[in-house]
Amino acid sequence: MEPTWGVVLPVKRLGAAKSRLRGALAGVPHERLALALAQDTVAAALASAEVAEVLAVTDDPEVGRALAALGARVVPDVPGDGLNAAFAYGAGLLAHGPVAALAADLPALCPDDLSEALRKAAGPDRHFVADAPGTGTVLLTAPAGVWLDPRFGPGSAVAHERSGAVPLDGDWPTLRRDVDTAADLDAAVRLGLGPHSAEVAQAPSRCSSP
Ligand SMILES: Nc1nc2c(ncn2[C@@H]2O[C@H](COP(=O)(O)OP(=O)(O)OP(=O)(O)O)[C@@H](O)[C@H]2O)c(=O)[nH]1
Ligand SMILES: C=C(OP(=O)(O)O)C(=O)O
Repeated sequence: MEPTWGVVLPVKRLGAAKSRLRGALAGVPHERLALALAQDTVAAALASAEVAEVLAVTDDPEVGRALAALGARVVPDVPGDGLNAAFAYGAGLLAHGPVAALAADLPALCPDDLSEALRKAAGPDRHFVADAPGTGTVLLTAPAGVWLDPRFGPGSAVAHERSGAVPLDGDWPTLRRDVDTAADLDAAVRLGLGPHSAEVAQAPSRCSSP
């Protein structure tokens, strides 16, 4: 089967991104860690057998260069409009096929977890995958031609369900593990980090994404 999914993934400017994680790794520049999280997420998404294209929405030139080098298409942000506007803009550019909105802070993501979730997301409904605590969202999907209607932010799992998106159940520990805090990073280290974050955190790398 040909891969069909377009994945959209927003990344803030590195100086402003992942502020709750600032200082989590002693001696490591914050921007380096923030970039590594996005690089591992993009590399894993590109390695998924279900993914045809990864589109990064970012205004940060360093992020743009690094993610393009991995094989992502990169477009500039919608000025000042925030996370959901960035998702919506990217989704519009991918609307020729099914769209998956993916959090960009999933450094433990294994391509197989994403592939299995995307296979379960096939069909006429919008779907979402909640984060490990169950309150946030790591993945929101829409079939080709259907408005993504992203409602990311605090309490987004409930917001997505109320908007008609169907929750997907599956273990997918590496997909559900978004990293907002130092404790989240520890949990991701226990799962095994992708190569960029593993190098930055000097921790073992588990699943291999090219
Ligand atoms: N392009 C773009 N990406 C965004 C924007 N806001 C958040 N993101 C990205 O969306 C993803 C999830 O957002 P959060 O987990 O809230 O990340 P964050 O805002 O960087 O983190 P905190 O500063 O700790 O709240 C991260 O990859 C962010 O970089 C935005 O306005 N534009
Ligand atoms: C953006 C989200 O949350 P967080 O900032 O916790 O990653 C979300 O879960 O929709």
